[in-house]
Amino acid sequence: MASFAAATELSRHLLSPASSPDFSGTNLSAPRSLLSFSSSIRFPASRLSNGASGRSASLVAAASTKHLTGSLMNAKGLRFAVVVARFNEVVTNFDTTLPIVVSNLLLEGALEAFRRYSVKDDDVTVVKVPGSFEIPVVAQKLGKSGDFDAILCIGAVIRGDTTHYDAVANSAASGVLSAGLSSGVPCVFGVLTCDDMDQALNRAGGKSGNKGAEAAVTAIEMASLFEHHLKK
Ligand SMILES: Nc1c(NC[C@H](O)[C@H](O)[C@H](O)CO)[nH]c(=O)[nH]c1=O
Ligand SMILES: CC(=O)[C@@H](O)COP(=O)(O)O
Repeated sequence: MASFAAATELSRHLLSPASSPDFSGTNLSAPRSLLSFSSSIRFPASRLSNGASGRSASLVAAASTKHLTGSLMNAKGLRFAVVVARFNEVVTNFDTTLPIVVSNLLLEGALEAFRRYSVKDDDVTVVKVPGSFEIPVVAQKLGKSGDFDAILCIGAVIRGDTTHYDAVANSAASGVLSAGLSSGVPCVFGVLTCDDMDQALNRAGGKSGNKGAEAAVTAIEMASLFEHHLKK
């Protein structure tokens, strides 16, 4: 598995027109796993800038590539805001055929995931808004406050009879994206966009998992990436 990931990364690097790797020597300090993987593949000499053999070139490229990834293992101290839309909470409360509340299930999943990765309750602030359309403006404000390392946005948009669904779903998605871009703080999209309530329930702790929890894990990884690798 690790070899496959390394092969993918290395071939992407070698085949990219923009890359100009230095193939001038062989770096034998590469980790053993990379060395053994590298020696098992060949690239045609025509792809290499100085005609070096495929074997030595791949050794150097693998050893010098930097990989920056957020970690889920040191989330302690990272601060998160969760912006939750109440919209389908209200709808389900009035519908006696539905025993549960979608938005809250997503929120519970998220809060549980934060705890599982050692984020303290004190480091999480939950902000409720009426609907998913209202999420982006609040996410942007919280991002710009400087008080949080990532903003997790949670909601459930469920298709009705009119085109209103498309307006709300698209606005929420593009709004959360631009909140992240304009604030410089990762804003994670945990808004369900579903054709019906069944799809939503399946994704709020049902047979398709809990998307609130998944989005919380994404928020931790992004917060960690920014905190540990992308800080000025
Ligand atoms: N239909 C859904 C909405 N609609 C409400 C909007 O989000 C918004 O609150 C209203 O248009 C006022 O600006 N919101 C959801 O989160 N989910 C829906 O399915
Ligand atoms: C996505 C929504 O806002 C939804 O409640 C609208 O339903 P409808 O299209 O039937 O008005």
